[in-house]
Amino acid sequence: MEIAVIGTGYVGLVTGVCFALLGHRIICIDRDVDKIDELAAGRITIYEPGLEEELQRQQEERRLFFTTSMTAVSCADIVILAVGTPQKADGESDLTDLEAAVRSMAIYLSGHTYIMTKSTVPVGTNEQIEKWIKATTNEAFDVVSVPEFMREGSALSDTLKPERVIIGARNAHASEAIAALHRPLTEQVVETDYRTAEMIKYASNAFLATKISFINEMANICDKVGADVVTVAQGMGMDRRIGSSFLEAGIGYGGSCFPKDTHALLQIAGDVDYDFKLLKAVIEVNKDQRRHIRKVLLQELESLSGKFIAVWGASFKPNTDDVRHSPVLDIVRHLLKEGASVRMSDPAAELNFRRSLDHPLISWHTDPLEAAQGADAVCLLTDWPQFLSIDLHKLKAVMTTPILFDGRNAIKQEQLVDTGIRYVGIGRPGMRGIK
Ligand SMILES: NC(=O)C1=CN([C@@H]2O[C@H](COP(=O)(O)OP(=O)(O)OC[C@H]3O[C@@H](n4cnc5c(N)ncnc54)[C@H](O)[C@@H]3O)[C@@H](O)[C@H]2O)C=CC1
Ligand SMILES: O=C(O)[C@H]1O[C@H](OP(=O)(O)OP(=O)(O)OC[C@H]2O[C@@H](n3ccc(=O)[nH]c3=O)[C@H](O)[C@@H]2O)[C@H](O)[C@@H](O)[C@@H]1O
Repeated sequence: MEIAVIGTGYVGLVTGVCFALLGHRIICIDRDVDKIDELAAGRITIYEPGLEEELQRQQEERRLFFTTSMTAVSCADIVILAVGTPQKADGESDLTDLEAAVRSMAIYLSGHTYIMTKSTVPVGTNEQIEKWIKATTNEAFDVVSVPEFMREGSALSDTLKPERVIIGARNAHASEAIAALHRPLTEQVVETDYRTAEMIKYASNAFLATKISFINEMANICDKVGADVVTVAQGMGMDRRIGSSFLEAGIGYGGSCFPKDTHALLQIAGDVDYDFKLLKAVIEVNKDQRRHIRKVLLQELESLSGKFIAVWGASFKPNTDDVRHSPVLDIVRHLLKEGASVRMSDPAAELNFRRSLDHPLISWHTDPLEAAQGADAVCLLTDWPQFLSIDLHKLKAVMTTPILFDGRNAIKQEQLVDTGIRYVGIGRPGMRGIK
């Protein structure tokens, strides 16, 4: 099949590579000329393990092409919409890019085409997409909602082995055609209508965010009652009805989707006069969790003014250079506001972080131990494997005050033994004050 993908962010790029791997001919379209030039030369502009190698292989096989021209749509059997749907100031989804992409591609539709929406969109948007297309062309088409569930950092394997594919369509014919396209990837296909498909995406992200805020609140209580949240989560997770994933307490969720999608779902509920109390609390808890570290550091150091704080990690999670809504951005802003100097290290996200936050009191260091040199505290905020294997004896030796705040509960008890490091995790009071 001939497939055009509009938008070459995480979703567009990974989807394009995935369908090329299945033997289809893919043309990826983006309005960003520099990005398309890089991609056409076989270089990806994001950090995503394994993606660049696979992209180059598919280019060599002449199954994957890049262009800025929407005319490519005219040869496509399927057009995939994968442009961004960011958050507006009021929390609502901004559909400006989506509308522009739909209207500009519709001009070139030729013969029957399936329009597959992968962007995360509010309830009712796929119906709106139909209207935008009809206003532009008389060519036959079917819109199909196929929300994406991949995670950054494991995007390719998630897309090649999805746990389920959701297909929201207006008719059985369109639904079956898109189900057949996905069958080589999985048999777990749910066929439904547009609105249900749109809701499944928001419900999934909101539920995962709820699990995280729940365990973060449990962690805060564990700190006060002397229980260990890591073992609490382990014990809870053994019950298959609960499941062990997304129960890691920490500095709160970030990324390009959970913060935006929880706000968008609140807005969707608000639009139908529904007060989604639980989701409001999830968002509030997440905000508070980012402030937790400031409290801890103030308890340990009394004042942050003039102190040197090393921050390990900038991306919102490991294996990505994405800093969109990274909790680290907020935390570093708090530290600077308190008058601290921040010594940062991240294996991949320095450039993106600096684009969002640059400050004379922030310095960057390739070596995390160099960042810790002379520090009054080290804050481990993104659990990159590189940080977890650092010898904590060496860490203690370079610090002024050996305080380690572990915002990801990633350090193991054995690593701390005899190091003289004062350890503060999240909901792990038993690991405090090891000498
Ligand atoms: N990033 C992720 O892990 C996931 C994202 N999603 C959803 O998928 C959608 C895309 O997300 P990302 O890939 O992160 O987006 P992104 O923001 O990284 O990339 C979007 C791309 O679309 C291009 N674009 C925007 N308007 C365009 C237009 N009119 N014509 C041509 N190109 C245009 C931009 O230049 C950009 O390269 C969003 O709705 C997001 O919520 C869903 C699941 C996972
Ligand atoms: O809609 C999306 O864009 C995607 O959002 C998330 O994927 P992603 O944002 O890549 O990252 P996650 O691995 O889900 O982590 C999100 C945030 O939650 C945090 N997290 C995750 C798990 C956990 O137990 N605790 C926790 O704090 C992470 O550190 C990170 O900041 C979902 O997991 C994907 O299924 C979805 O497709």
